Amino acid sequence: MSAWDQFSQSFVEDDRQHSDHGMATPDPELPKLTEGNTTPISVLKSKDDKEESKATSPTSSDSFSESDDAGGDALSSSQFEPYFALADIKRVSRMDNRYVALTRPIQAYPDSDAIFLKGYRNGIQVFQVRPKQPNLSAQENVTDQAEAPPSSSDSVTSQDVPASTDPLGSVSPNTTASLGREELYVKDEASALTDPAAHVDDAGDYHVSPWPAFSKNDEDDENDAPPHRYQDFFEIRPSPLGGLGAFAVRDLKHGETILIEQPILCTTHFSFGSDFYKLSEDDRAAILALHSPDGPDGIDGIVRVNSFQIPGGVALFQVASRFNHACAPVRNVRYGYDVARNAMTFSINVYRVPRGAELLIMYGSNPFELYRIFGFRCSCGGCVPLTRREVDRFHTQAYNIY
Ligand SMILES: C[S@@+](CC[C@H](N)C(=O)[O-])C[C@H]1O[C@@H](n2cnc3c(N)ncnc32)[C@H](O)[C@@H]1O
Repeated sequence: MSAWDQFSQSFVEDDRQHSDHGMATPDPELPKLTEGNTTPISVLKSKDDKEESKATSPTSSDSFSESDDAGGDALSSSQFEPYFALADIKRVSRMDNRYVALTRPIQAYPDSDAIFLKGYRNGIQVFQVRPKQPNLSAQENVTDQAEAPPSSSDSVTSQDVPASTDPLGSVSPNTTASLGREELYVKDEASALTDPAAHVDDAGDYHVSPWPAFSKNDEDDENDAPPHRYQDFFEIRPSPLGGLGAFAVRDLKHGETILIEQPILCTTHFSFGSDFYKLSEDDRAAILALHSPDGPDGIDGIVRVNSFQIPGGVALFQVASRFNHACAPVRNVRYGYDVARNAMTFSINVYRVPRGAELLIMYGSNPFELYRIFGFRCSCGGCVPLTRREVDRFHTQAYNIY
C-alpha cells in the first residue's frame, strides 16, 4: 500500500470514528488558507510522502469533477491534503464541542496551531482544529508532528483511536492520548440562508442539524434512521442521452437528498486491477455491468467513465454511476462524498424537479473537457455541442502530442 493510500485510508477511518459530520462536498470557492491574515505553516506530509502522493494520487481529469458555482462538486484529491495552518477565525461561538464561525475566509483562530480541512457539508466548510500544543513553536509543531506529545485537553484512549488512523499525528499505543480535536464549521451568511439544514439562533449563531443516521446495516440498528431508499425519489431507466439514466418518480424540491450510497469499490487508477479481483463475484458483476465506453480500454474504460473522485482515489457505485451529465444550466443534482459514512450523497440543487424529469449531475465544466476525459459529445441541451470539426481537430492535436 502506498503512503498516499495509507494516508487516505487513515483519513477515512479517522472520520468514521470521530465524527458525525464529514461531508466532503468540494467547493470551487475553497478558501486558500493563505488568504487574508492566515499564515500557513505547512502540510502534514513529509517531503518523501508528498513526492509519493504526487506520483500516486489520481489527477482530477480521471473522474467526475464539477467546478462551477457554489454548488459545484469538484472533487480534487489535493483538497483533502491535510492543510495545517496557523489560522484564526473571527467571531466563533462554541456549541457542543464544535465551533461555528460566521466569517470566511479563515482569518484567525487564536487557540489553535493547526486546522485540518475535513470537507464540506451542505455547503459548509468543515474543519478540525487542533489546539495549540504547549512548549512547541509553530514550526516544531509541524516538523515534529509524529513525535509531538498529546496534549491533555481532550482525552481519548488509544483503544479508541489506533495510532495508524490518526492523520493529525501518531498516538502511542497503550497510552492515554489526546487528539485535541474540535470541529469547526465555516459559513458565510449568504449561503446559510439557502442551507435548509442550518438555522440562526437569537445570538446570531448558525446551528447545523446532523445528517440523518446512516449506515450500510441500517436494518440492524434500531437507533438508526430508516434506510434511505433511492426508489422513493427516482428510478433508473433508459435515457435519451444514451444508455441508462435516473428519472424523478415524483416532484422533488431543492435540498432533498435523493441518494446515499456506499461504493462498490474504492480504488485508484493504479491499483484498480488488483482491487477488482478482491471483490465478491456479485460486486465484480455489478462493475462490469456499468456503462462501458467504446474502444479498447476494457475495464480501465469502465473505471474512467464511471468513477467519482473521493479522498485519495476513486469510487464506483451501482446507482450513482448511472447518472448522466448535464452542463451548468441544466444540471439539477449536486453530489458530495460523505467521508464519515463512506457514502456518496446526491441532492437536488434547483428549485424544483418535476416528476419524470431526468436527474443530472455535472462531470466537468465544458463539452471539450467532457470529450477529452470521458469521450462523449455532450447533448444535454445546456451547452453548445462540439462540432464534428472540433472533434476532428481534437484528435489531430492529440495525435500530434503523442
Ligand atoms: C457514468 S455513465 C452514465 C450512465 C450511462 N448512461 C449508463 O448507461 O450507465 C457516463 C456515460 O453516459 C453517457 N452520457 C452521460 N451524459 C451524457 C450527455 N450529457 N450527453 C451524451 N452522453 C452522455 C456517455 O456515454 C458517458 O460516457
